[in-house]
Amino acid sequence: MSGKEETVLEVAGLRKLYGKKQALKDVTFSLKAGTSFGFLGPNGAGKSTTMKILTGIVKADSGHVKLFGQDITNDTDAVARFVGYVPQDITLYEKLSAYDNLVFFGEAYGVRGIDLKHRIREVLEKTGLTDRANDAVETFSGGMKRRINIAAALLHRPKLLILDEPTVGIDPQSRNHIFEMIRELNDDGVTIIYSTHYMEEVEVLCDQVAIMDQGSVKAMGPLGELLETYGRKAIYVEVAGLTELPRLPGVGKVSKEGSGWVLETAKVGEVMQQLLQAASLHRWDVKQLEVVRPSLENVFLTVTGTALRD
Ligand SMILES: Nc1ncnc2c1ncn2[C@@H]1O[C@H](COP(=O)(O)OP(=O)(O)OP(=O)(O)O)[C@@H](O)[C@H]1O
Repeated sequence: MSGKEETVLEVAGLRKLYGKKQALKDVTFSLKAGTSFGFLGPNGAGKSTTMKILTGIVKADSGHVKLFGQDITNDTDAVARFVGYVPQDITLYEKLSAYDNLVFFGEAYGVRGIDLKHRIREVLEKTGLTDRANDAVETFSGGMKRRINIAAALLHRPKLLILDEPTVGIDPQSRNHIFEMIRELNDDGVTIIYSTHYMEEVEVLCDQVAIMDQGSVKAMGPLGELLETYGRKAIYVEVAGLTELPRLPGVGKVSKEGSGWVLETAKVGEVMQQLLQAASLHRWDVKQLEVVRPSLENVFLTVTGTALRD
């Protein structure tokens, strides 16, 4: 297992044009070993293009990618050795069995003989598909195909696993299985890059997050730090029969939500005190009074100025 402080990946100044379309403007980040890194952004933000550059499938117009200190711009050997890539589009041989697909991908990754047999058994177990190993992939659900797709990327024991929106259009059971698998791999020291446009996936899976929009990384850091820096700090209050809330010092925007109000404030403690005093003074029948937990949703809104669309 790699040491926590080891830098696995360094990405600097990636730019990419497709014709006149600027897919990437300037993507820069680095990852320490053992990180679970979430790439969050709407469709078209540039996530897939970034992943494809990291795996050497697409060439950047400028910038560089270093994997374990080796520049992969002109040498993709390190990618083949250290990286497992699960592309957005599932690529499997439908007529072949799951087992034979894994033999094909394992050999392509340079795993052979008894080691390959061993690994196939392990990854089938990990993906929960041991009992379907001999069935043709064409009989599988979308979620099962995705799991085989992930299994194929694990055969050569990659140190970095890159998954591009792996849960789009799959059943909840496979989704949970994939999450569990990713957590286990990460616990075993595999560094994860996970791209998605589902905020709740990043919240449960990732300890580091990059928010991507329109070809740039708009904010990046540990999840807790992003929530602290960009998340809305607010209080929700609901009082029976109250039609108007008095203005309180230290409160910014006030918005009606459900039967109550959300009061945005940087001074949560002070405003809470004032609300309690007002409640006692005016004999309010308080139904609910609570601090609103910052969410990635409002981080995204603060950072990009737009809501994250599905
Ligand atoms: N091969 C291509 N030719 C032309 N334009 C492309 C190509 N691939 C991507 N683009 C464009 O580049 C931009 C970034 O696309 P990219 O696929 O990297 O985004 P994404 O965040 O992964 O979104 P998605 O989830 O839809 O794949 C988009 O505007 C897309 O239309």
